[in-house]
Amino acid sequence: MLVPLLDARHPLLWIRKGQGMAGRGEALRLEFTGSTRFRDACEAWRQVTAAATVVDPLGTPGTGLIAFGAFAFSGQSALTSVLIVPELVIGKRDGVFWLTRVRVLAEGETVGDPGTAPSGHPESSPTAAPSAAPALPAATAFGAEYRISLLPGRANADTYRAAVEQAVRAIGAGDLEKVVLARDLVGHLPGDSDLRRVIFDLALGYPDCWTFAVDGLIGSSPETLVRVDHGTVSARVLAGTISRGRDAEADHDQAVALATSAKDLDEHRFAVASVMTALAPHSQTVIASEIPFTLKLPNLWHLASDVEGALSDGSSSLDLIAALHPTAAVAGTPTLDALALIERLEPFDRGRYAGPVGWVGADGEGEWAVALRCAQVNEAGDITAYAGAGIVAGSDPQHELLETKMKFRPMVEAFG
Ligand SMILES: C=C(O[C@H]1C=CC=C(C(=O)O)[C@@H]1O)C(=O)O
Repeated sequence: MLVPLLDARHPLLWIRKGQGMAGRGEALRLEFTGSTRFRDACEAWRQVTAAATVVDPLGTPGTGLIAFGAFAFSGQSALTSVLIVPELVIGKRDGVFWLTRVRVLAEGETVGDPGTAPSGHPESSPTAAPSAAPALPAATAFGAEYRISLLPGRANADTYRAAVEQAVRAIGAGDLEKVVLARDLVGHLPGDSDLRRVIFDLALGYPDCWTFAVDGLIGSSPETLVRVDHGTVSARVLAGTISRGRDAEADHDQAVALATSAKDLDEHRFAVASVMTALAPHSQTVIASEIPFTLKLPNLWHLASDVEGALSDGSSSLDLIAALHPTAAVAGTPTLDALALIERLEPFDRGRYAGPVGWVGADGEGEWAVALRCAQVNEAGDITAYAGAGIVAGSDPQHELLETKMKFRPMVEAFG
């Protein structure tokens, strides 16, 4: 388990089904703002990797030089987008553990002998060579338990329902076809709280989701925005939601109701189309299953489609998140109209909620999720959690409010 190895206050993590990477320390921190944040990040990462010396004997996803990243949803956000290269990465994939140590060389310093890996821990030593084999950091006991209530923030139940009503009216008037509207919950974490408790609950409770922690953004997302691995590109598109049933039969009925709901299938179709359109210039072979499948999570069912293709233009995963964001699963259709309506109807800054979160390697490969089912925790301990729902013609405000409640469950329970 990687979680006990994390820093209790500044965790860096990317895992699914117990596999992934934990980071310790910050060798390099790059921050970006505004509408050029993706382009600037691509360029900065190209410069970093061009200057780096990487020793990566394993050559599997996540080994060698990597940066964890989290990007703001909007170019107008007050929150920065970040790429963080940890000083130490502890990784686990397919039964193999590895350690990567990163060192930024001082002016005039040269790369020395890469050293040897401790037995049982193959090592990849990027950027600069370590002078000695890196040691595994000690797993430490979690700090005291806490229970934090998350309460309505800027958008309470009434304002959220009113916003949905206005969105349905705009859709009815033909202004747009779909918009995703979110609301926020807020809380406060005492100064010495160990964030690993929340992350541990999420990783255990939602093993099929990407559990992440990057610069205070913590969550468990079921939606893969993009994965680039050995020349292939893939994504998992989600849109369309229904609650779980009380027993096996009711649960099955819920899945069937979702799979045959015209409203949810519409909502889903927009999301798949936006991903296919964004990927088409980068992959001539990109395909999605014709009919979405139902994805079962502990708190709800989603309509899901897997998309896959061969990369035809050598794009990096950072290039692709720039092309894909924001998909219609978090913004709407047409994108610009949906963004304008979100700006008008949501009374808060989304920060990094619904933005890309994940990691990129020195070769540009990487895995990125859409930051859903998450909360941002700042240095002062303020917590803001977010959840949204896709609004199309015929959406019912009370129903959408309840849907956001289901989507808040992972965060409400992990903090509570
Ligand atoms: C916007 C969110 O979910 C998206 C992803 C899956 C299903 C969705 C839906 O059914 O509305 C949303 O498009 C969220 O969790 O905050």
